[in-house]
Amino acid sequence: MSKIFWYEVLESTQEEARRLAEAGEKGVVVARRQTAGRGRRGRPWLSPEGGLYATFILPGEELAFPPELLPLAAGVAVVKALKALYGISLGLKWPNDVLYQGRKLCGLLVESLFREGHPVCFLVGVGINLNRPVPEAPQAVSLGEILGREVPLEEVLSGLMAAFKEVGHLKPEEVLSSWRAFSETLGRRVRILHPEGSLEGIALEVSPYGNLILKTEEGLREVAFGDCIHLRPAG
Ligand SMILES: O=C(O)CCCC[C@@H]1SC[C@@H]2NC(=O)N[C@@H]21
Repeated sequence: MSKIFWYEVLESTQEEARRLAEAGEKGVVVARRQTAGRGRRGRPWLSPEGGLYATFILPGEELAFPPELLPLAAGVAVVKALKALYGISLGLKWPNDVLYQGRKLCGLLVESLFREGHPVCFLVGVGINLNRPVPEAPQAVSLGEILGREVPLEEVLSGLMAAFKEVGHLKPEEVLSSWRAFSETLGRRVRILHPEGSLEGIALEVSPYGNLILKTEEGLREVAFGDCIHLRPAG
């Protein structure tokens, strides 16, 4: 049974998870709200009460696949957990935004803890809109809105814990095939925004390391990170 570290309020569950991981702990850190929640690429993640804010501390040796696949595997875990709990079908936008009918339900942030220059432990932050409407982000949706009722935080958390445990045992090819099965990115025309600019093309595949392979006007390109924007469907 995995340990749960509960907090009423934290600046960010990522920071507390890092502190606990450095002290040799593993498990999941949960806060009812965060005062300085962080999203990908340093963006703020608004975290008032009514959402799920959790960070899973995952030691590298407990993963059956290379850490490069963890961002994809984390998305797979969330989709599987919410399907098992509520029967809802969700999709994934590369690398791991969880979508319901094209709207964002959950964001994931994967960070590493290094020891002697090697990543030894991974901190997987999960932010889910549960019972709070998200008027500040029209492209977002809450679980409560999808199900038409209040959703208990504890119920979603225990589903996530079971799914993260199960997904940790997947072989690399199983992570990739599960991700492909839920992907709403493959086959689409996309724009990838990254610090040096943007790249547009058709998303053809994910590489064995989780990079997105694009067919652009200049030929095939492989991208390791960036924000993915879905444009119109391919073809
Ligand atoms: O930009 C994204 O889509 C990722 C958002 C990740 C938010 C979660 S909430 C729990 C954990 N603590 C944080 O400060 N961020 C992550």
